[in-house]
Amino acid sequence: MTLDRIHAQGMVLLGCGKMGSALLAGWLARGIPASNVHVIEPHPSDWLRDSGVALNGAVPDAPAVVVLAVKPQMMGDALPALQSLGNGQTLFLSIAAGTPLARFGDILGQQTPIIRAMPNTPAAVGRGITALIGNAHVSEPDMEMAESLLAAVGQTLRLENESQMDAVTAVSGSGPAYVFHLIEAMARAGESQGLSPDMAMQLARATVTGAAALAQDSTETAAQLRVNVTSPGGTTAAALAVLMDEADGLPPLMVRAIGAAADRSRELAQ
Ligand SMILES: NC(=O)C1=CN([C@@H]2O[C@H](COP(=O)(O)OP(=O)(O)OC[C@H]3O[C@@H](n4cnc5c(N)ncnc54)[C@H](O)[C@@H]3O)[C@@H](O)[C@H]2O)C=CC1
Ligand SMILES: O=C(O)[C@@H]1CCC=N1
Repeated sequence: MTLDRIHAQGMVLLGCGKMGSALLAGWLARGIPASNVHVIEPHPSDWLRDSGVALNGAVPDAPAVVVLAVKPQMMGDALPALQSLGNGQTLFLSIAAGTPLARFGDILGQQTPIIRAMPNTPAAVGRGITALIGNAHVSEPDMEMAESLLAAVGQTLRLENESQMDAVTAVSGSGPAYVFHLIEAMARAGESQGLSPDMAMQLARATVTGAAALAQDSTETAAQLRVNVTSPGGTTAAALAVLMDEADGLPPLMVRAIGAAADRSRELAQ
C-alpha cells in the first residue's frame, strides 16, 4: 500500500554501487517492477545492465522518491542534476554517511521533503538494518514509503534526532566490516595455532555466522549466550579473560573504533 506511489509515479536511484545495488536487489525481489526504477549510474555493473531497470535515461517529471546513494564526496557534483525535482512532491531519501539534512535543502530547496537513512550491506541478503530521520517537510506517508522501501531489505528504526546518526553510522552502518574483520582475525589466530589457512577460515566463518544466527533466533541475551559457551575454568574463560579486560580488551578497543567512526561521520558533515 505504501509503495503505491512508486508504482504510479516511478522512482529514481542515483548511484548504484555496493549499497545502491544491495537496495535495488531487495526492491526488485519484493516486486517493485524494474521498469518503474530509473537508475543513474555512470559505471553500471553487468548485473545492473541485466536487471531491466531504466538505466541512464530521462527520469520521470515527478517520481515518488529519489534515493541518493553516491559517496558523500560526490553529492555536490551529482545532486544539482536533480534540482528541478526539489521543492515539490518528490521525496528525497539519502543514504550518504555524514551528510546532514540541511545540506540537501541548500541544493534542492528548503521546502523539499528529505529523509536521511543509514542502511548496511547485509541488506544484500535481506538482513540489513536502517535508521531513518526526516526533515520538517516529510509527511507520515513519506516516512512510511521510505520505511517500506528499506523494510524490503531488513529492519528499520526511526531516530529521535539527527545527531544520533553519527553513532548509528559507527555501530550499524560500518559495523558489518568489524564483524568481517573478526572473521579474518580469528582465522589468522587459528593459523598461528597450526591450522591450515583454508581450515582456519572455514572454522572462523562458520562460527561467526552460526553465532550470529543463534543471537538472532534465541530469546536469550547476548551476555547469556556468551555464558552458555563458558565452562568454569575452561577454554572460553581463558580467552574471555583476555577479550574482556577492561584496560586493553575488546570493550575499550570497540569504544575507540566506534568513536573513530562517529568522529569521521561528524567530520564529513563539515
Ligand atoms: N557501503 C556501505 O556499507 C554503506 C554505504 N553507505 C553510503 O552509501 C553511499 C554509497 O556507498 P557505496 O555504495 O559503498 O559506494 P560505491 O562507490 O560502491 O557506489 C557509489 C556509486 O555512485 C556512482 N556515482 C558516482 N558519481 C555519480 C554521479 N554523478 N551520478 C550517479 N552515480 C554516481 C559510482 O559510479 C558508484 O557506482 C555512500 O554515501 C555511503 O556513505 C551507507 C551505508 C552503508
Ligand atoms: O565507510 C563508510 O563511510 C560507509 C558508511 C557506513 C558504511 N560505509
